[in-house]
Amino acid sequence: MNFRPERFLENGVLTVNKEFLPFSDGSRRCLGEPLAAMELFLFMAALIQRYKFVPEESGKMPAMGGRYGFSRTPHPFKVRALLRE
Ligand code: HEM
Repeated sequence: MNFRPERFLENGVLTVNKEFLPFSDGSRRCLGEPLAAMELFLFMAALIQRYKFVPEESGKMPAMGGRYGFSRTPHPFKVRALLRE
């Protein structure tokens, strides 16, 4: 399984399949989902508005695979955050 965020897009439209349950489901589903989604959106949007993220070395992209633990995480990698003009 690889990091492929475009998997959630179908003809440019956000399409999340029902097997994707980061906040669980049913009576014990996460109560904080709307708050978490809003915070993540604001946090990511603020970062992307202010910085351009580029690989440590030009053209050297991080590995797209990951490793399993409590959750699936990317292999460690370095990134440069360049302040946008
Ligand atoms: C990205 C952020 C978050 C993720 C991925 C997440 C995920 C989850 C998951 C998977 C569960 C179900 C646990 C289980 O099955 O026992 C859960 C439960 C819960 N979450 Fe979150 N959560 C997040 C953020 C938050 C936030 C910000 C709050 C509150 C401000 C919150 C409050 C709760 C509560 C109260 C429960 C227990 C619900 C119950 O058992 O009735 N979560 N969360």
